[in-house]
Parts: sequence; C-alpha cells; structure tokens
Amino acid sequence: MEISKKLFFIGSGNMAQAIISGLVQSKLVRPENIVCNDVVKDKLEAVAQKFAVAIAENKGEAIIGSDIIFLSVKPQNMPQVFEEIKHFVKKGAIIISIAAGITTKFIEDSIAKEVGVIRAMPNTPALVLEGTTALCKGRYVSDEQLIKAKTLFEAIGKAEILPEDKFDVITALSGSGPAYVFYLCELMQKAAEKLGLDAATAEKFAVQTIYGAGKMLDITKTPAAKLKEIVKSPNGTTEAALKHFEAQKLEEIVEKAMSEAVRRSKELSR
Ligand SMILES: NC(=O)C1=CN([C@@H]2O[C@H](COP(=O)(O)OP(=O)(O)OC[C@H]3O[C@@H](n4cnc5c(N)ncnc54)[C@H](O)[C@@H]3O)[C@@H](O)[C@H]2O)C=CC1
Ligand SMILES: O=C(O)[C@@H]1CCC=N1
Repeated sequence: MEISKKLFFIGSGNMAQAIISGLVQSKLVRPENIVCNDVVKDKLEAVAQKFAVAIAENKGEAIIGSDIIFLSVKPQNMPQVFEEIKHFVKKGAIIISIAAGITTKFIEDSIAKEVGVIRAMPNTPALVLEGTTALCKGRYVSDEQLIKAKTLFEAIGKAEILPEDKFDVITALSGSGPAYVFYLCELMQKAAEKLGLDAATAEKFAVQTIYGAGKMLDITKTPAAKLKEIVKSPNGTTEAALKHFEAQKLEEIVEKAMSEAVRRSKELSR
C-alpha cells in the first residue's frame, strides 16, 4: 500500500530521520512526498541526500503544500516553532507531534486555531521498521483521522492508541527504552572484554544475544520472567550472575531510573 499524502517534517534530527527512513523503506510514502525543514542547513542537505526527500527552508510555504505537519524538534524548541508556523497553519490541518511532554492541549492553545493535533511517542527502532509508537488525539481530530495516523506508524513497527495521561510512562518505557537496551549491550561488551574477549568478538556476541533474546520474546510470546527461568540451570552460571543482580537490587535501580524518566517527562510537560 502507498499513500499520496504530503508529509512535512519540522525538525529533521535523529527521530525524524528514523521515521522517514522507515516510511520510505516500507514504501508507504514516496520520498518525493516528504519535505524536511531544519534550522541547521547542513543537516537538511544531508537528509535530502540520504533519503531523496525534498527540503524547505521556508516553513510557511511548505505548510501550504502539505497534508500532515510533523513536529519533531526538541520539546524546548516547540514554542519557537509555534510562533514560526501558527499564521500558516489552517483550521482543520493535521499536526503530529512527537515531542516528549508536550500535550495536545498546549499545541492547540499555542496554534490558537481548530487544528487537528495528534501526539505520538515513537522510538528509534522505527529506522529498521521495528518501532513502537503510542498515539492519542486532541479535541479537533476524529477517530478516523487518528486511525489513519496510526497506519503511518504501523508501517514502521507496532502502534497503539493510548490515553494521553499514559504518555509520561510510555515515554519512560518505549520512548527511552531502546537506550536502556543499548546501554546494557555496551556494559555486557565492556565486561566481556575485561574478562578476556577481544572487542570485536565481545560486540558480535553481545549484539546477537540481545537480538536473539528480543526475537524470542516476540515469537514465543512467553513472559520474560519465564524465559529467564529457562536459561537458569540450578546452581549454574546464570543463577550466579542473577543472584548478583538481585543482591545489588537491579529491580530498584530500573524502577528508580524509569521514575526519573517519568519525572523529566512531567517536567517538560506543557
Ligand atoms: N530520539 C528519540 O529516541 C526520540 C525522540 N523523541 C522526540 O523527538 C523530538 C526530536 O528528538 P531528536 O530527533 O532526538 O532530536 P534532534 O536534536 O536529533 O533533532 C531535532 C532537530 O530539530 C532542529 N530544530 C531545532 N529548532 C528548530 C526550528 N525552530 N525549526 C526547525 N528545526 C529545528 C534541530 O536542528 C535538530 O536537527 C524530541 O521532541 C523528542 O522528545 C520521541 C521519541 C524518541
Ligand atoms: O530523551 C528524550 O527526551 C527523548 C524522548 C524519548 C526518547 N528520547
């Protein structure tokens, strides 16, 4: 399937590029139907080269020709973007914001028009069509429009509609989550090196282990806790390692880390 909607990305950084790359790979959107904008000109040119998308330095002109406006700048830059675009955005336009913490109401109030605002919390595995996205809608979006927006994100992974009051915890879980897994991978590699493996072998085995474990979780649909038990032989090597994690209260550390992410999401919230 292919859609002919024109997408305009304001902010063409890491997450926007992951989404663009996923959408183009999935063939849901043709690159010529994507227009990118960014304040960093070099980045914009690099994005155009990488994905064969169009670029626009003038936000106003690009908004006029687009069906969906993606807001993919940092939360701190959103107020400035509202000032830049609010006179060009027409009543009934569809805006998809991926900014952490920024509420649909804040966007509606800032644009000060009846614009359709969809809030999404995607994650970077969208780049390899394995993203996880939560979506919710503001006051001026119909269920049908929200479902259409969901299909965009389904092209780049899994997507689900959730209440907006769950977005802080979703941000801490799946928005930031890939970084926790990358961190674990990094630590496993470092530990293996210290324990005698060369860097290349440590990397190869750590990456495949995390990939294989993720795939197993997905394919077997067995709870993580059960899969963990299957690896753990009585009085074996895994038990020795897990006992140490438990003694060091890894569960508390993860809970505290994620509550810090929730706290920051609320702090960014407007
Ligand atoms: N990186 C991630 O894993 C995820 C990020 N997000 C959200 O996505 C948004 C973007 O994050 P990243 O892509 O990581 O940041 P980034 O820093 O890589 O990209 C943001 C881009 O916005 C540009 N920008 C700043 N002000 C602008 C303006 N006035 N007009 C046009 N462009 C402007 C910057 O030059 C930069 O290229 C954030 O709001 C973040 O909360 C959401 C989910 C996951
Ligand atoms: O770190 C952040 O604030 C963004 C939101 C979720 C992932 N990256």
